[in-house]
Amino acid sequence: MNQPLIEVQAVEKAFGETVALASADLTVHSGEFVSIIGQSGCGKSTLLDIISGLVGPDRGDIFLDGQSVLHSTGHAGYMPQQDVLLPWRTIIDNVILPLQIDGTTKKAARKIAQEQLPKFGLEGFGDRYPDALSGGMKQRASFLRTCLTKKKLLLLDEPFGKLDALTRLEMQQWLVKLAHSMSLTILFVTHDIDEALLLSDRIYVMSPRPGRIVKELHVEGERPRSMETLSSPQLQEQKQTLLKMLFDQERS
Ligand SMILES: Nc1ncnc2c1ncn2[C@@H]1O[C@H](COP(=O)(O)OP(=O)(O)OP(=O)(O)O)[C@@H](O)[C@H]1O
Repeated sequence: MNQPLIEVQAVEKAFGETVALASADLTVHSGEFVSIIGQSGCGKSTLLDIISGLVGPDRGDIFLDGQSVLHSTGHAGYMPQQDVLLPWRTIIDNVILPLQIDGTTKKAARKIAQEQLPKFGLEGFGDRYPDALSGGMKQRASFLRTCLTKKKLLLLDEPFGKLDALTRLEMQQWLVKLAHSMSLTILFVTHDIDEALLLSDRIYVMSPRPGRIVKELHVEGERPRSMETLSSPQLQEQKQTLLKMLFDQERS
């Protein structure tokens, strides 16, 4: 395979006595959807923070298109776990923030964002405030804002973690189609094995803290996948492999 878009090499991080990451290596190629799964507290968010440049590692390096981006920010669009919509701005004015930061005028930015609202299931909601939206809609707005950063790599940290089960299923199916149609390059953190199998080309499994990548799994079949493919014998077998890895780690 050609040069990865992003390459994480032997990244380590401790917070005082707490070793969050022991040594993490991973790659994401352009157009790939790659997930990281692992138990709570194993260092998944820390890894995304380091890749985005928000947190510096103690050791290791991060390469984008073969160039080190260690200690720099702005090379990835990052959607953190918590809803970060500003309550005093309308949805349209929330999602245009990255465009405004890049110097686009408010009028031009609003026009660009307005055109994207239907694709993100937000048509007619641009002038509402975040409080008036459902949890799923807020996450779609946050995701639109992340996409409008126009970064080659998008980092999504458990974007559906706080949604109810049905909304979560809807959002997964929506993201399957959107990621495929827009050829997005996504590094996605989740606890949910089915979600990872549905969405991903590859899945990295992390060990409990201190986090290390302990397995890389190529998901069977091409994307975009339907929910039905999750019950195929191939994906069921891969699910069992992942479950066993995660539960065996918990017991050891
Ligand atoms: N800024 C910080 N200061 C001190 N400790 C931290 C800091 N950030 C993370 N940690 C610790 O590092 C470890 C890894 O945390 P991290 O949030 O990366 O895990 P996670 O896998 O994303 O967890 P979860 O799935 O619950 O979100 C945890 O023990 C956490 O308490």
